Amino acid sequence: MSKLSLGGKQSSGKINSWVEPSFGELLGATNRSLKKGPLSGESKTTRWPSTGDQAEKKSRKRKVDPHVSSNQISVSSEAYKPDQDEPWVDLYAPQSQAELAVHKKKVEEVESWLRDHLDKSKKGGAILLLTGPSGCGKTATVQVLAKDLGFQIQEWLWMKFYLEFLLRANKYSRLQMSGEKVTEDRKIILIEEFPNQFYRQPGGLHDILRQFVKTGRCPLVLIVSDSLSGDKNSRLLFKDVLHELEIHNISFNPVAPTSMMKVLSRIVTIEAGKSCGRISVPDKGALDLLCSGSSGDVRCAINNLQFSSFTDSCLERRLWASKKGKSASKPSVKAKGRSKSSKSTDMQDESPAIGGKDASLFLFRALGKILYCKRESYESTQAPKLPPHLTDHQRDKLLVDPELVIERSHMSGEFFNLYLHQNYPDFFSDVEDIARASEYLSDADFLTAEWSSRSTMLEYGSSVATRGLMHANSSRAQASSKSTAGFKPLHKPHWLHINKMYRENFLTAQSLFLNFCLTPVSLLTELVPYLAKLTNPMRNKAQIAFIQNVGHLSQKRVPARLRLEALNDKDPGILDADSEHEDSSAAQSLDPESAPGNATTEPNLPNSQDPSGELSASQPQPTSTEALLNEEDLLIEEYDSD
Ligand SMILES: Nc1ncnc2c1ncn2[C@@H]1O[C@H](COP(=O)(O)OP(=O)(O)OP(=O)(O)O)[C@@H](O)[C@H]1O
Repeated sequence: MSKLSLGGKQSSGKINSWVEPSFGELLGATNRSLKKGPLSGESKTTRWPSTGDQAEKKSRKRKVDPHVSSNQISVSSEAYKPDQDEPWVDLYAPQSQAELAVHKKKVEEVESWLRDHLDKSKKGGAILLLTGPSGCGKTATVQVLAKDLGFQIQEWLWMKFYLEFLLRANKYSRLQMSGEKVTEDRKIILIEEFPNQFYRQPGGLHDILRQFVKTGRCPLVLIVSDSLSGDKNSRLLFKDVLHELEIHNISFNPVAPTSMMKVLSRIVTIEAGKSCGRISVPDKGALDLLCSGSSGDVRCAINNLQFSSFTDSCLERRLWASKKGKSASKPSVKAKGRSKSSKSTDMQDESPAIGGKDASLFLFRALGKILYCKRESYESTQAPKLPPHLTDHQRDKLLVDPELVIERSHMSGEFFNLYLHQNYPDFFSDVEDIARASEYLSDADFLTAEWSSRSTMLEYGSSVATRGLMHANSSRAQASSKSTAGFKPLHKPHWLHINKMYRENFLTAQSLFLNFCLTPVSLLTELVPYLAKLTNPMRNKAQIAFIQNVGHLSQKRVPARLRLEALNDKDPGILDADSEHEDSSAAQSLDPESAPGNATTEPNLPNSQDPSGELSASQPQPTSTEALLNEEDLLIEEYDSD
């Protein structure tokens, strides 16, 4: 029924010990079946490859406490064989808050919520939602806090068990396993996996949560990982009930490179100590590659580290050889001069590390790479010499590859350009530069204007826009330029709002002036402005309101500064219909005057029975057949063939 555990995933690892080794074939093991392995960091519980006799391995396992510091380890090199049985993610699972590779503040936030809600005197079940990318330590944090605060974790796997059991878990105490100490009856329910059905129809989940909030007797912790493309699964699942059920949401970030490096270095030091130099210890460059390739996923990084540490494997040797070669070939200037921040933002050397995660970029970061436009200086001999009249165009070498940035943003070049267009002025300090940048953006637009060549020209368009924009910004021409950098908030393109309003206005115009049989453009740019000039009243209120709204654009008071929607650092480069839907309230609030008859409100269709709905003689008359039928009161009789 439920998976009852204190240490959730660790114990699940043990349960799975009968599973055949994943990399047996690759590593020349006696057991040759090759199964889905944890190389990509996907499986939390898959066992690690086996190379020897099972009994021997068992006795070897955990001879050394992995959590003692490296200088406490004294294992003879003779006895040492890499512990290939035990996944290092489990072996080196954090045991204390200090060991967690999670930001201290996040841990404190979770801790304080748990402290508040473990208090049994409080009625009803409180819900905590932990979100963030996969492998950033959400579960590990809860497990460490379980030890510190002394509560049990009752873990529920949605995929395997019926949902009502959540409510039963609420009723009954956790089963006491033989050999377990009787602990205080403090527990939380932890749920990490949700059936796909809930993503399609979250209503069922919401009902259960509502019931839980009313009748719950312990806190419920929900862990939802964002997908690789940055989609917020949690948004799909909990958007509607977050406020209603007072679900407290704590969002985790990917593990920071420095913390990741600490974790990997610690493991390497301990393993190297155990092996007395018999395993290949990855150098700093290789660890850097592992860190960057894991995109902040500590599980993925540790798995890759373990995989790469099997010295027997010729495959591994080849992998490291290629990685080392790569790190060695980096230009010396870069290695020396790279600041803390540029380390994490470089793109060129981001050809994904072996076993690394998909290096897709959140839109926020992708835009930053173009707008902040980092450069590095040429070594004096390499610098290209431009003729004297072009010295204004002299630029240092770009640190980013714009085409790669767009590719990894998972967004079409055109939409990417929209975001650039919205945000670039804030990053410029010279009006001449802005003028030049806007020319490039116009050129990019022009390149894709012709529908027949559009599909071919799209990529050129985005290259012209991004490269043009970067080049035009003379305040970022040199690596050393100290421009007005600093953090600048990014916004979603206002174009999205305008386009949405245009579509809605068009639909409203179509339904209000159906009889005119005009194209949307003609309706909005010819008929409606013309009608707005006429003084005689129109047919009905809806039409009048619409004409006043849309036909008098130039006379309307436009708010000085439009309220723009800020772009979040987790926003994916995908424009989903959902977000557009959300926009509608914001769209309306932009201009309070536009409320009556606004396109966003349900249009009141003309009522042909309404006598006051007659068009006055001075109004243009509809020309459609339907209109003729109306006017002539023509009766169409049914034709009977008999
Ligand atoms: N210093 C560390 N900090 C956090 N986790 C660590 C550390 N060292 C090893 N690990 C291991 O890394 C893994 C982190 O994965 P965890 O299950 O916590 O991720 P998550 O954020 O819950 O994402 P997912 O939803 O994919 O499980 C755990 O197996 C944990 O034991």
